[in-house]
Amino acid sequence: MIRASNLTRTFKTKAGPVEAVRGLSLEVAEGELVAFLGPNGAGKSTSVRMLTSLLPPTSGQAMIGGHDVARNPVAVRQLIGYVGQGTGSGPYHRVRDELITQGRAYRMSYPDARKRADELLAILELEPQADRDCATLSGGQKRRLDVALGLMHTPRILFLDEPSTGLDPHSRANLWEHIIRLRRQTGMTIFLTTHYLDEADNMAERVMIMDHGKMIADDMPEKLKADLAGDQIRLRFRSEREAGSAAEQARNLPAARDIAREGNHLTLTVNKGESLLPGFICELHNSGVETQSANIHRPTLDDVFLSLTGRSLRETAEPPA
Ligand SMILES: Nc1ncnc2c1ncn2[C@@H]1O[C@H](COP(=O)(O)OP(=O)(O)OP(=O)(O)O)[C@@H](O)[C@H]1O
Repeated sequence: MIRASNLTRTFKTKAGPVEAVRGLSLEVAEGELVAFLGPNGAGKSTSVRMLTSLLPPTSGQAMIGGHDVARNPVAVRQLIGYVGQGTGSGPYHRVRDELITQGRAYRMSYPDARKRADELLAILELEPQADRDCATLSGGQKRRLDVALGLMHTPRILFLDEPSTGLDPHSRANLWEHIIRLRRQTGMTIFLTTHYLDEADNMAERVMIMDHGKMIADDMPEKLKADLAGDQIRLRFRSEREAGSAAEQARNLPAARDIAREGNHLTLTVNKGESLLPGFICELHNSGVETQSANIHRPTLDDVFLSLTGRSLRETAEPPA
């Protein structure tokens, strides 16, 4: 449904060229929900703007639903909905009128636009606000209206550039409920950028991580966490000697890595920590080493980014409060 091969984009600036995207290749199948993650300035928005025909690439090719984005932007725009960071409704229009105007811009007849507007007002639970001026909507309602605007022409692919940035946790969760429901009802392909790691982790089936204009990871969140970060097990023993002996035994565990002892503590990284831990504690017990406490730290996508780049995505990418 979405395919990019070797896309690049260089901006000319007074300070010299900025290589915003450097050889991006990706594929998204029909119906997938993909989250695009990365720190500020990684090149996410530039990539999305190229995929949606809003920005010509310096080189490379993007195809949407079989259409070349550069050669056939009109066909591409019929297939996609785009909700950008700065998109939005006119402040003095009423909510339903705004949707109808959008539909008319897509050459829908007035009755069709009106019907579709009412449909979307129901799906996104904006019926009570239908006759209100857009300027009076709350942040969450406004974002839902942005999504409705992007959906007026019934696109098969929805691009969302940071849909939930700036919303409070309740509105974020609510927006997500709507997006997930929409997807269930329509089977739409959704490609979104987000700063929120937990959001990407919980909602997306696939996560793509960008850094310095390049894709550095592309997989299911669970797989990325297992392969690149792993579960961190922390154990405490009665003495340093016991911790040392446990460290020796940990070296025999399959796929145990980053084994580190500090005082009477031992830390190690493994895959599937919860199934490995009871047996390991039992093994230690049988060799006379008693474990006093044990806990497992499940990896996050931030741990994945950290293992790939040595930097924390959380620190570099949190949106301004
Ligand atoms: N029009 C432009 N002119 C010059 N440089 C630009 C332009 N647009 C983007 N850039 C630069 O390209 C790089 C990538 O920017 P982009 O907005 O794609 O990143 P991003 O990952 O979307 O960041 P954010 O999460 O902050 O939105 C940055 O260094 C940015 O300053």
